[in-house]
Amino acid sequence: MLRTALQRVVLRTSSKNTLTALRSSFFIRGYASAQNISTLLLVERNGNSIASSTFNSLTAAAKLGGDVTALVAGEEPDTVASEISKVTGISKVLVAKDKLYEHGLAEVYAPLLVAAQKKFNFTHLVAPHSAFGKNVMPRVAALLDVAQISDITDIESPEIFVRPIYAGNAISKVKSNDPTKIITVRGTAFPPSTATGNSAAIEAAPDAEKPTITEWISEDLQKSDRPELGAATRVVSGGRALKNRENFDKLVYGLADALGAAVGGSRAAVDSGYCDNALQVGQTGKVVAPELYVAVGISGAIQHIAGMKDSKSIVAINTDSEAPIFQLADYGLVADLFKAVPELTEKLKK
Ligand SMILES: Cc1cc2nc3c(=O)[nH]c(=O)nc-3n(C[C@H](O)[C@H](O)[C@H](O)COP(=O)(O)OP(=O)(O)OC[C@H]3O[C@@H](n4cnc5c(N)ncnc54)[C@H](O)[C@@H]3O)c2cc1C
Repeated sequence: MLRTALQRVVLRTSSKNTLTALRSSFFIRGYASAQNISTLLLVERNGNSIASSTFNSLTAAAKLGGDVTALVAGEEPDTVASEISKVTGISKVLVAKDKLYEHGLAEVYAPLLVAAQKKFNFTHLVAPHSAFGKNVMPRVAALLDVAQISDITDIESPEIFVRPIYAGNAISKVKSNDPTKIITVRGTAFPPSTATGNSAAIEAAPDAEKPTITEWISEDLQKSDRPELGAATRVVSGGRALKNRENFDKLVYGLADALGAAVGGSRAAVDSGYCDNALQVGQTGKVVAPELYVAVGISGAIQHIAGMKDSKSIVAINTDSEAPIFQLADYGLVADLFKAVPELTEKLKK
């Protein structure tokens, strides 16, 4: 079983200090009370609301101990700034108001974080491991000349982070000796911190350089009433076996509707044009950990499993009883999806 095959390896981002230093009494006594930790949390927005991944990242930021300052930027960021200031665990909110920040361009966000860092000298800069965070944070790391620590799933101390490698087949512990740690957080690994009742101070973020090398032209957003894939409690994903987009739409979306689920797809399904790129689950797609994950006509390649193996209940429908997905599935149905899915959908509707 993949779940039991996880190895633990220890890596270090710097060789300056040895691991002995990690075991010093400072860390053993609990880093949460450390005086010198201060974290900047990059708030991801969905228009006038806070993206759910921000709340997961806040849990990680809070685990570091010390103060957490939220950074909100946009053309009209006041609503989001006010909302995040009420969330428990936020000490202060920095607001950068400029049209340039409206569309999440990494080229303009990175200097903003650097300006905040230069002024406040945070020990940690934290963002969700979303498309946005993955785009912005490595640039910040490069500008500050420190290492980037991506996709963390746990925090052992302010210097030691746990993150999956080799498509989730191994777990590495990464130690950073850099003065500033630049981190992206795997949302599914940390519960969201959504408690409110706080009233953190809101102040203007320091002025930052505003590069003009990249210009936002337009975006093509798909509107959907479906739950968001990364945060959904139920996900139905379809694979290559669906054969075409019409089948995918009818069968995968049909079952998802009956379950109130979000829709995902394997890379084969995405590459074949059965569903959109944003729906890809896996190593190079989204990482999900819903209560229920239904894999329809998906073989269970290691790269797909990397994106869904932490789902609580996994159901697989596949004609091949030897398909690797069955090694992971809690419930396996060896059946032709073209018969089984309509039947299941009808029964669920009733
Ligand atoms: C660097 C790299 C990154 C990658 N990243 C990802 C990623 O993020 N996500 C991802 O998914 N893949 C990723 N892949 C691709 C991955 O290796 C697989 O190729 C892909 O996941 C296969 O998709 P699939 O299971 O839909 O297709 P297949 O492997 O072709 O499986 C189709 C399955 O459908 C079953 N089937 C056929 N007919 C029926 C039927 N009528 N009813 C029921 N079952 C049926 C078959 O038995 C088979 O098991 C990556 C690959 C590489 C090299």
